[in-house]
Amino acid sequence: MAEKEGSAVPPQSKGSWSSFLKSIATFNGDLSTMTAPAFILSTKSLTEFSSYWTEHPSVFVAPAAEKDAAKRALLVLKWFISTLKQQYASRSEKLGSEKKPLNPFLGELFLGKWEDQAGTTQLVSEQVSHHPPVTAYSIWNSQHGVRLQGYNAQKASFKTTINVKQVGHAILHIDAFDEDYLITLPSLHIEGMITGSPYVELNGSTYIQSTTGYTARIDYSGKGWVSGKKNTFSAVLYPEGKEKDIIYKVDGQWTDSWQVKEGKSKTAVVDTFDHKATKTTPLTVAPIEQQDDFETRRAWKKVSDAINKGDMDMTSAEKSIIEVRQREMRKQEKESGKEWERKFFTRAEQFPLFQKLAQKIGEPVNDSQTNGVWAFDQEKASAAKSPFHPEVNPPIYERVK
Ligand SMILES: CC(C)CCC[C@@H](C)[C@H]1CC[C@H]2[C@@H]3CC=C4C[C@@H](O)CC[C@]4(C)[C@H]3CC[C@]12C
Repeated sequence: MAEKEGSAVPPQSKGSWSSFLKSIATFNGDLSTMTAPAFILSTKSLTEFSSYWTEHPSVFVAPAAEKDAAKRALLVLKWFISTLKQQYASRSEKLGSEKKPLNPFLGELFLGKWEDQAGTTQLVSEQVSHHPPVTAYSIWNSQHGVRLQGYNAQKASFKTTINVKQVGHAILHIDAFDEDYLITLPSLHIEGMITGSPYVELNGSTYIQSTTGYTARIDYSGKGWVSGKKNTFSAVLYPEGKEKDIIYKVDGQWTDSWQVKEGKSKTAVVDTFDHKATKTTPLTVAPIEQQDDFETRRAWKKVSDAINKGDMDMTSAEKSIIEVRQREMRKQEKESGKEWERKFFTRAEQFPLFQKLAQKIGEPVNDSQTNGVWAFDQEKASAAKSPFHPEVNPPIYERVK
């Protein structure tokens, strides 16, 4: 890859950036093994990314108040699309580019809550596997009876740029109607590599399949593909198995705004969403001194400080303290024949609900790439004590139906 003008690479990093570009051309598979130049390192770990699902708690809980099943499915679709900006564009918008997140250690936790007009919405995120890296999360609002759980891993490949396939899924449950929605995760690729200002673009399609008989398909297309606009998507909601009987159609930019139209009339706009008009609620986390040693911001504090100072020697020294400790723990577990006990999740032997819904949309039920299928474990969660999370105590999540 040739260097271009208008590069965002700091002058002193030009050499390391071009060798990084060369090195990723032969790179395949596990993103955590990638070593990147200092200026592109993030101080945030991937366990924090689970919070992107709920930066608009009111949009998250809205489906619970809708009596009509098709409209409810539409509200779930609306919430899902509203999360994409935080998930995939917020870092490049805030920091000027995408950065390489810290690679979480096994057992790393990110705990927090949102407090706003939707009441309290709680978040538990845990690194349930290190090889391959897998993050699991559970997010719930008991007042409105809405809960989300999921887990994910990434599989990378290189073809002109970094291409990432997400493995895993999320399930949204609405208590009042005792219904579930299986959510699949978009594939992405990195743009802007040559100029040193990488950002995420989504591609392919994802689905939301409900137990009430509705399917939503979301098609992603970047700049120059279909509309020529960045971050474009087009979504349709239809009764399961009847792809042509479109009930609602949603079109727009997932970073900006979109419109919902009725499938039949094609012109009547029934709803709109605009990120500029929709405030996010900041997540609250415990002050670092009160956090557990396994909570991400406390555990990585010294590494983050070193990255912020631009001190690479200190960064690697602090990183290896964590790595050595982890290796020591794995060794002890091996010797005692005990696997590391996850705090909030359990490897599910079976997950019939997931299997049933996945089958309807042809989603592979593949657990080999995620070290198992991970389910939120109510018993463990109730037993887990955190100074910040005294009441990790949602009603039992019905997994087996
Ligand atoms: C920036 C360049 C140099 C390095 C590439 C960094 C890679 C590791 C980064 C860039 C974008 C990142 C993805 C951005 C958003 C999400 C959604 C979240 O719900 C799960 C993690 C996931 C899927 C991230 C995984 C790691 C990722 C693929």
